[in-house]
Amino acid sequence: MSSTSSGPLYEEICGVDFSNHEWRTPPTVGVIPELKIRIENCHRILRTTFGHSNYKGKQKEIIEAAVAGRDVFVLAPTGMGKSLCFQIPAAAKQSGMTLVISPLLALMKNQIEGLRRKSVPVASLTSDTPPNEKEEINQALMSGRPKIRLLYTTPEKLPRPDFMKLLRIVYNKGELNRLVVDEAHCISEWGHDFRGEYRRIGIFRQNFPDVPVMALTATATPSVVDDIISSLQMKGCDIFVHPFNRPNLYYEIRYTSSSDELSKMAEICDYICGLHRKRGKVSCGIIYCRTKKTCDSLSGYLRSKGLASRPYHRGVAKGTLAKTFEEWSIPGGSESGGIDVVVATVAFGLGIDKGDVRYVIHYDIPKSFEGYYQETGRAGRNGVPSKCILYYSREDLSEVRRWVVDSHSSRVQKAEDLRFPAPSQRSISSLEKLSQYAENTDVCRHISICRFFGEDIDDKDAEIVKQYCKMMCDVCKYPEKTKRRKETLGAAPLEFRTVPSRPSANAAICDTHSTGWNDNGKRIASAMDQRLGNGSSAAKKHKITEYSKPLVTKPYNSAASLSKPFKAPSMNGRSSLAVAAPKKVVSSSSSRSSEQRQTQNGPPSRGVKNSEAQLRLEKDSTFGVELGSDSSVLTSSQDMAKNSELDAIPDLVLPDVHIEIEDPSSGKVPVAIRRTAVGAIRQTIHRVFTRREELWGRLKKIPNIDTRYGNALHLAS
Ligand SMILES: Nc1ncnc2c1ncn2[C@@H]1O[C@H](COP(=O)(O)OP(=O)(O)OP(=O)(O)O)[C@@H](O)[C@H]1O
Repeated sequence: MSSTSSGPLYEEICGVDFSNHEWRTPPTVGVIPELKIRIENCHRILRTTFGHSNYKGKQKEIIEAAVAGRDVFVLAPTGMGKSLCFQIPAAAKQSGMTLVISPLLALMKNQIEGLRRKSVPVASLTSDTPPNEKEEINQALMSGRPKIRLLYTTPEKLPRPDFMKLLRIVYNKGELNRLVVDEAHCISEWGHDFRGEYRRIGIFRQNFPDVPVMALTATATPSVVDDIISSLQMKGCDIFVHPFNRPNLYYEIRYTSSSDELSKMAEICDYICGLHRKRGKVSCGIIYCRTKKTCDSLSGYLRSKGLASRPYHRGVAKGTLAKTFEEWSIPGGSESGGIDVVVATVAFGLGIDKGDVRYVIHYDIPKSFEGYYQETGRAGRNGVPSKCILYYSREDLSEVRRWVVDSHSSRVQKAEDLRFPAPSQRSISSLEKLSQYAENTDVCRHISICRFFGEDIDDKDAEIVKQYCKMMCDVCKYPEKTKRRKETLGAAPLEFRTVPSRPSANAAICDTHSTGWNDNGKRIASAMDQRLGNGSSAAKKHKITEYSKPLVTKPYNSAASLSKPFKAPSMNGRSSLAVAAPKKVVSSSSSRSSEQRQTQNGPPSRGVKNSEAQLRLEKDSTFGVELGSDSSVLTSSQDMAKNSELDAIPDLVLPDVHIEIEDPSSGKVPVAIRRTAVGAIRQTIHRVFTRREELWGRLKKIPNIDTRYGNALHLAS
């Protein structure tokens, strides 16, 4: 997969039946004068608005395909300049709007600020947008001719009927230019599991079939590409695949066995100071840690040694984070009044774009291979050689593996509770591949990374290896030393043992690495899998070793109990935070079970409109990132409908309580947010029941009422 592929070539490469895709030939510039003008406009915008003299990578081809009205899929490495592939065509248009779906608020913010600095009319509609700005945007959309060239929003916002209605007005005036799905791998990675709205973006194509769609990502294996294309219902799709290799990055694994954190910190400090000395000036970098606590202590340590370092994680106040980001963005670091190093969780990940990052250090093992690639991708974005160091110990691997397995188990539990298909085991498989990558001292790191993403590379051919790596990894540069260093590893290698689990409905995308592309254009079992003894059959057998206990939310007893360690609301324990009542609980004296009723009446409605209480819970996600989920709404209308006793109450109209949570996955929700949530629920219940005294009395008499509602009622009294 060393060259761009598009149209039929991709079909050959993937060995997939794309018979329903209308492959079209590239536009012949000059044949259609209007198209030629549009393309020239884009070139002009590249120079004047974005200040670049030439296109980078395949930007030119991508932009030309886009302005010709194609559906376009871009699979390109971190730092290639994917954003410009949709920003330029959007900004070059004299009228009309491009809708951009982005998974992270931070990522949106970054891009929006950049575009505003360039005077491109841009806006965002998310839970962060102030009400007056929301109103302005809604008015602009209602006019059908918004002046906004790019409107950023979240996958959760897109399928909402009110938003769809506004888009239809714009569409009817011919002003809806394109849908862009940035970081499209999230469709496949998260959509199946915990951000289900990602799977509903395809609704756009059903409603606006002739509006072109563009999907972009840096991290997708071939099967994930298929999944994204079919989920977005892309047709006649031009697929641009860039090589994954980042030749200017030097990859190094530092093997450790000691738990002496102080010496690890001292080693990092020595490395940074040494780099400053060698280069004769300060160098900027990022250090990724798994926990907020480690970020704080490492950053404090570096500061105590005279380095301009700051921690960056969701535990830091928003204003301080913004200031850190601003100072970090100053080119030249502390020598120009900025800071040199950010010690961060993965909250500082996707979309962080600073050219002069000379090193990325992973203090702990990341949770996935994709995460490792994304995070190391923050280095060397201006093309200058930069270093990526991963601290690896088997003890740490055990810890992160336990975390990944636990979080997978809670997703399995969640899926079982909701009778959703079992989530894919990709996260576990991805961590396993990362550990194999780190443990391998025979294969060039660049080649291992590209193989992970499906490239078929013959590493026995020295010429080919040279194309990927010019002594830019520890394995190629210091083969013997690297092998010796690995001997310092402590405990025996961790086995990812297998236990049976129920079959996954996502089996097709479960094993991300069972396929790849070869020179003959056929999809094959990944060479990396074969090399590592994980041929497709072995990979299929791969299962997790154990399930942890399901995550259950503590019932509310008192405000004081909230200060105790608390598990975040999972779907099976969500009612302490979410009460979204059905629009109307219809009178029924039947004692049929809720399941019987559900089968006869279809699934219960999800009441999420006209929120009486709306609040947003923000926290690090499972992966520690700030998710831009506008409203991963937890509604308990299903629970309510299940409760036959409640159904016995005549004509009870309950308001919807709409609680928006930035991330529905497990983790800790800060006490203050929990208190606000409980307060909102209390007020709403109180409002309803004090108006209907007789209901209040009757509800309290129900003997078997679910304790969760009982608690809520107790709260309201
Ligand atoms: N044609 C160009 N010439 C020079 N620099 C460019 C060009 N296009 C983009 N860049 C620069 O490349 C850097 C990376 O761009 P961008 O953030 O769009 O990359 P990306 O592919 O989206 O990366 P990631 O996946 O890591 O977010 C930016 O600093 C951008 O200004």
